[in-house]
Amino acid sequence: MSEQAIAQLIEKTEALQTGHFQLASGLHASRFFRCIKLLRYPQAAEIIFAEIAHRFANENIDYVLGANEAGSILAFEVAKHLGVEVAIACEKSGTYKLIEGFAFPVGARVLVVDDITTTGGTAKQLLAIARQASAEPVGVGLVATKGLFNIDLSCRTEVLISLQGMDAMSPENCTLCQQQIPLTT
Ligand SMILES: O=P(O)(O)OC[C@H]1O[C@H](OP(=O)(O)OP(=O)(O)O)[C@H](O)[C@@H]1O
Ligand SMILES: O=C(O)c1cc(=O)[nH]c(=O)[nH]1
Repeated sequence: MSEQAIAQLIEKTEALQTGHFQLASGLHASRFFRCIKLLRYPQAAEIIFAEIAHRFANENIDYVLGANEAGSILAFEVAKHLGVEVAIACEKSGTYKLIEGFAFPVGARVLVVDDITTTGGTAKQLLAIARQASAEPVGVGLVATKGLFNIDLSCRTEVLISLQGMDAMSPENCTLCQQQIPLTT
């Protein structure tokens, strides 16, 4: 499956938005990838689930770990493709933890999936969850990257599409704040 096919899907589902956004990292941006828009169409999104699973098909994955809205859906669907278990984490006060009921056995091979990385902070926390459980983080599968930072996740990282024209600004240097444009809700 080509980047072009994914770009078409993103365009068709209006998942790429323009406005004034506050990101998970606290940075501000004028462009935002809202993956949940794309995931409204499970049959169309199937090409994304299948492609992430395909890229890690030879890695003997035992668990697929995701977090938050889009990440949980991705993890569930990619795990179904790989025929393995899923694990879901959620964030409380800035720290990600596995939701009660999910756990990794020692040595389990874990694939982390997420919709997008900006700073890589979320993906790093999810990888750390696996390490803390003495599991083995094998890779990270991402639908998209903003391509703004040089992020080293220290394991195999597969990105389906590198989005063009993305930005990320500290609130102090945010040109949209300077124009007093309200945050998009
Ligand atoms: O690379 P980073 O700087 O960590 O940013 C990327 C993360 O931020 C977003 O999650 P968010 O916390 O907004 O939750 P969401 O998936 O529910 O939107 C996004 O889904 C990634 O998980
Ligand atoms: O950095 C983020 O929080 C972020 C950026 C983006 O484009 N989309 C998203 O869901 N989160």
